[in-house]
Amino acid sequence: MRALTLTDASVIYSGRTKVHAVQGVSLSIPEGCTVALVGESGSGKSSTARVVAGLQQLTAGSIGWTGEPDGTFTAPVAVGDIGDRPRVQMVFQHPDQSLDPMWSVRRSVAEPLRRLGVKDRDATETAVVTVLEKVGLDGDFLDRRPRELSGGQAQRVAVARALVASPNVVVLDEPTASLDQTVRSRLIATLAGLQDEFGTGYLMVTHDMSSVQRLADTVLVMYRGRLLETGPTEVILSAPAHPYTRALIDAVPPIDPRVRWDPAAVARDMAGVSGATACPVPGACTDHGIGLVEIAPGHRVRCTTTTQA
Ligand SMILES: Nc1ncnc2c1ncn2[C@@H]1O[C@H](COP(=O)(O)OP(=O)(O)OP(=O)(O)O)[C@@H](O)[C@H]1O
Repeated sequence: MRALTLTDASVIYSGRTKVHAVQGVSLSIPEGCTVALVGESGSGKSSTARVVAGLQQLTAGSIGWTGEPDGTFTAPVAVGDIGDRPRVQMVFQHPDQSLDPMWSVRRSVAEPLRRLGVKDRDATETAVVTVLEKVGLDGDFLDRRPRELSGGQAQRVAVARALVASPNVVVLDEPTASLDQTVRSRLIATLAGLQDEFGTGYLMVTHDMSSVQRLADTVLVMYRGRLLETGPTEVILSAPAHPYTRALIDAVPPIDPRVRWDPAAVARDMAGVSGATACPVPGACTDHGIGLVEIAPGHRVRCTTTTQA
């Protein structure tokens, strides 16, 4: 199966102060699978996601495709020859980051096809209408501007725009963060349905553990630019090895999605309440000498001593 693979990726932002936002991260997003990237604010999730989407250059490491296409990949719509190279699209946290306020839904959704050189207007219109239907929006929406859409509708348009050119991987950067619970739940169901139908791979950055539970096959926990723990979703959610991951999962995120959820604060609070430190090996996570260790098939954790906690 073809997978988008990031190997030993690092991103350093060099402004007035250097920020090593991503350090030695390796991950793989197979077609048809969802990889969730979780961790506190500033841990490097968005920087990693932007690298995968081709919006951020790597300082070190590499990105590429491994494996052979297994032939199960189906394009959502037929739009003529747009080539056979793997493609990545991105859905941002706020739909207004994906959609131009002046553009109609039709124009926004068609834009990736135009960029790929599709000139056939009828084929483009059919593709746009078809993909909008797939995300649950009918033809009435074609001429609307973003201000005439609800948050949930606008995010559906952003998903349609991401899918119209049959990408192999879609990067979802906190796609439900701006939505209320019911709309959030419906969008996750739509994303799951689209993945089943088309075999698209998702890299999802999220603070929302219910979205992780419903959509993700694999969870990667990031801490200070590094992967701290990775594994199958059911293992990470039910039997996390690292106390930081446990704090991340046990904490109940705020009902109000506008409130930022800070699992590091949760970990600090837990430490205060229980009298134990959140991590039994303080400093280990920033120690370059300690890498991820496989403690069970597919389950890796940065410092094995933490499994005894
Ligand atoms: N363009 C930039 N220039 C300089 N520093 C940046 C830039 N983008 C991000 N950073 C810094 O890099 C680090 C990682 O940021 P990043 O946005 O990747 O984390 P994150 O886990 O996605 O956080 P959040 O959940 O708040 O979006 C942070 O310290 C952030 O301040």
